[in-house]
Amino acid sequence: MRIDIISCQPDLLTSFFTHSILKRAQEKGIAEVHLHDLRKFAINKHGQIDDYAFGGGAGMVMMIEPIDKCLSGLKAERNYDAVIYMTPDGEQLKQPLVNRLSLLENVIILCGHYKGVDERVREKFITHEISIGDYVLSGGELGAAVLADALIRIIPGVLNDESSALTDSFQDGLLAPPVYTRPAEYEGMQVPDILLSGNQPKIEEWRFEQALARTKARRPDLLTD
Ligand SMILES: C[S@@+](CC[C@H](N)C(=O)[O-])C[C@H]1O[C@@H](n2cnc3c(N)ncnc32)[C@H](O)[C@@H]1O
Repeated sequence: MRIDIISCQPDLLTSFFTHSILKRAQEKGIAEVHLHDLRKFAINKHGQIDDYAFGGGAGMVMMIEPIDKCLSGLKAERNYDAVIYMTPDGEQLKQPLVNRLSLLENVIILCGHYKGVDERVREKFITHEISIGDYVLSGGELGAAVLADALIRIIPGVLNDESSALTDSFQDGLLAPPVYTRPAEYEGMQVPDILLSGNQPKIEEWRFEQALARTKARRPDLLTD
């Protein structure tokens, strides 16, 4: 999968993609992340990419021309399956949407700033609008990082043990069961005996029961969705 992220502050994202699983995915050639500085497509030598909102009011609006130029350059090189705009009024990001998007080959993520982008950008170029939650961030970069991480980690071959992603929360509609590691006893707190028993079918049964109980207690909505 190739992900192109368009931002007016791409530096915010550089270190994020050079660590851990995301770094490994790129080294293995499974994922590519390219950051694009929107200011390189500014309408003048002052680096202007935003302007006052028609109709007045507080806050600047990101202009269509720089975004159009940047997107046109990318689209001239390859076909993109999705052009995603990170926005609080978009579809809320959940695992089923992540799973669907992770199957795509070439994806662009546009990060907004200020009051957001001129509405005509959304009408003309955007195929998916995604929110990472019901709160407002200063820019789309954190959302783009969240989305890219969620997409890349489930691509086959990225995690050392592929079954790991399948047993995470939400993949089977449940929260994940509790996990433990050594030592088996810490300050009087014991790891459940079943996990030390070596009886794999019983361990899986226990994990399922725990996952169900945890989901009922914390996220009953998942069981009715
Ligand atoms: C200050 S916000 C603009 C908020 C916009 N005026 C509104 O009220 O919906 C600036 C940018 O941050 C990003 N952003 C903020 N909150 C977000 C969220 N919950 N999910 C995804 N992106 C978000 C978007 O790219 C947005 O264009």
